[in-house]
Amino acid sequence: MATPDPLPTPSTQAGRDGLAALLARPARAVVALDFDGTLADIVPDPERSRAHPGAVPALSALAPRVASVAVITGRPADVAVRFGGFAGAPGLDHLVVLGHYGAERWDAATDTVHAPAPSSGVEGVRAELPSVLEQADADGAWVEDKGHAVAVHTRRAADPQAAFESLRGPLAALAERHGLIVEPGRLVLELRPPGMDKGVALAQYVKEVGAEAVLYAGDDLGDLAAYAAVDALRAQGVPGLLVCSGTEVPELADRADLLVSGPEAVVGLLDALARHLDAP
Ligand SMILES: O=P(O)(O)OC[C@H]1O[C@H](O[C@H]2O[C@H](CO)[C@@H](O)[C@H](O)[C@H]2O)[C@H](O)[C@@H](O)[C@@H]1O
Repeated sequence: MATPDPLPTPSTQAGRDGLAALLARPARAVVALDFDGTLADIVPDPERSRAHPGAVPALSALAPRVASVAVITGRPADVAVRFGGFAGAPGLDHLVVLGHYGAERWDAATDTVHAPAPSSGVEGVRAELPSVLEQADADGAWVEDKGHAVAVHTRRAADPQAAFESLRGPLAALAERHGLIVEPGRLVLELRPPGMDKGVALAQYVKEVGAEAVLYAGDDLGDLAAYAAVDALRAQGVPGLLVCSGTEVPELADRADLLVSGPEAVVGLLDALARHLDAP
């Protein structure tokens, strides 16, 4: 049997305080995690993304020991639930998945999704996008239609970074014409309605739960807003631990209290937390 990972030591005092608060009063702590790149390895085709095989067992072990576990993702909530294998998982009967950066919510307790009304801006972008892509120098870019948002991916282009850069301007202009914002990510530019981000979603959720400590783990630029929310909570006296999965996105990695090498290591951390809370 594999030896469980030991509990790591965060590199910052704020992170050590956050972890100590979580361990001291787990029943008052929220553990919130991003999906792609954090609970699931990055793969070339987003449709083939699945949670790391250890993710559900680790979350199932941890969830009953803390106030709440939530997944906060740019994915539609139902997609994250499906790709995560979260529905009906033992121990995850109170899991919450906040999809579309918090605009949607799935509750395991009721197995229902609450979603916003469709956005006319997304409809407009959808109609104009083919001609914008045709005019841009971005061979191999392709569109993931997420219903309440559209994402343009360049991971499978011949030169993914060059395609990404050449699309930035045209997609920003397209989004602006239709009242949307551009959410940049790992070789993806997502056009989505404004007014919600992972920081707003996390802050609201922590308040709803009445949590007194929070752990947030992410891997991408969209997670910066959640990091900022944890910083704001700390300023209000709620300790927090910022975990970064991988070093692909230095803007996030540089702000983390705890850097882990990717989804496998995130699972190791969740396992270690669950085991520690069993037998401190
Ligand atoms: O908030 P997240 O859970 O991290 O979701 C953000 C975006 O993730 C997806 O794209 C990323 O993962 C893909 C699958 O591994 C990968 O191919 C792509 O390059 C990554 O950017 C997803 O497809 C997007 O819709 C999400 O917005």
